[in-house]
Amino acid sequence: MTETISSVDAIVVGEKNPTAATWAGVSIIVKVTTSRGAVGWGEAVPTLRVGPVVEAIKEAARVYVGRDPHNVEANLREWYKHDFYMARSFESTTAASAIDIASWDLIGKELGAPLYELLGGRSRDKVRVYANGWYSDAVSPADFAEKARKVAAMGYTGLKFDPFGKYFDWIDEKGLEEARARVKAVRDVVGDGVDIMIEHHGRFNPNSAIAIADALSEFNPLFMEEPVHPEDLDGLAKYRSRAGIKVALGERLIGLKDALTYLEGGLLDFIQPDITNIGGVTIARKVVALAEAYGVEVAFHNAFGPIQNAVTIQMDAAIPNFLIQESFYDFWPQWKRDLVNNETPVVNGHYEVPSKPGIGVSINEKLLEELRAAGPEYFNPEEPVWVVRGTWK
Ligand SMILES: O=C(O)[C@H](O)[C@@H](O)[C@H](O)[C@H](O)CO
Ligand SMILES: [Mg+2]
Repeated sequence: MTETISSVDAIVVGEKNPTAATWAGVSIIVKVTTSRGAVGWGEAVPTLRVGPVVEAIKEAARVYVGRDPHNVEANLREWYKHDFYMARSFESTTAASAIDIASWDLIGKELGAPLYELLGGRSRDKVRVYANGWYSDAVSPADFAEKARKVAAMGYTGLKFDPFGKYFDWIDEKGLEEARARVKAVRDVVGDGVDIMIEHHGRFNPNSAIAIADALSEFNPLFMEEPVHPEDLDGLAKYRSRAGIKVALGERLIGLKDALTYLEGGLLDFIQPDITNIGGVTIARKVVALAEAYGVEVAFHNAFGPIQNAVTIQMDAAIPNFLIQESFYDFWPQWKRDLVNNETPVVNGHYEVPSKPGIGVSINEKLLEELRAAGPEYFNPEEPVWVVRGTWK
């Protein structure tokens, strides 16, 4: 009797009174159960529209339930066929991504193999990480420096941060000077042996992004992330021709063709796909191969919860064109680490690669139930959801 998917449950978990921005205070965990009672775990994007994403997962479940979870390619194609808008819909793609991740978890567990063994084996035993989320409430250069000093002392050899306060679309001389002072303060305190990465959150017009590159290039960032609005391909091409500094982007890609557009256009130096919205493991591995063909390294986006984090580490372990891995792990709310029994700690700036079957971690289901959240996600009209808390000043 063929094993089939018998249920798909989207479980919204988070803090009852969130202290962090939505994307930090909420996770959408997906539990896939099969006709044999086996369970796989996935995760969807919680940034905003948590309700519509949960509804999209229910819609996708109407295709996936009853199908064999091993057939990840065919199952994704079947959803693509039925959904009509998948290639243009973030909700539809993150829903499929979450179920796909859970399907790979199931396959790995059934074979007794960690996912990296299904993806080419170990290319590395440890995964170098960079810290994000470490600079909550930092405003002055001294704030950034003090927090950066502590992160470097924890053993991190890379720090990413957004030094632009509440500037959006354009930045003036005052804003450039504020950003420059914050970046200088971080560079001065961590020294040249630690990589710094500048997050723009895709919010500037090309002229402002180019002015930022001119102001910050002396601090030798490893990359400038999402310097211009994500839909502004012409603006990005202009930035590439004028800024002379490495670009990383990819967290908002929702499919293989999306990635190809940027790769064949030479629009980036490093690609940052997110397994929870690129199309799960099934599509992420194709994006990695495409990037390899273009000589582009991979630095997976990883800003949400512990299931995303675990499956991302499994891919990091195997891929040949690995650059560095984003991690919020030490700066998460504690419950996110507790959900996976703190099985993927950052040790001296690296993740050890778990060798448990599937995504490599076990889930604290009792805590999952205790954390179930209901209703619309936390929304702060004063500070956009994608900002590290308390820095939109
Ligand atoms: O590079 C990153 O980790 C992201 O840009 C985060 O900083 C965003 O806030 C989050 O992904 C919003 O969904
Ligand atoms: Mg980013």
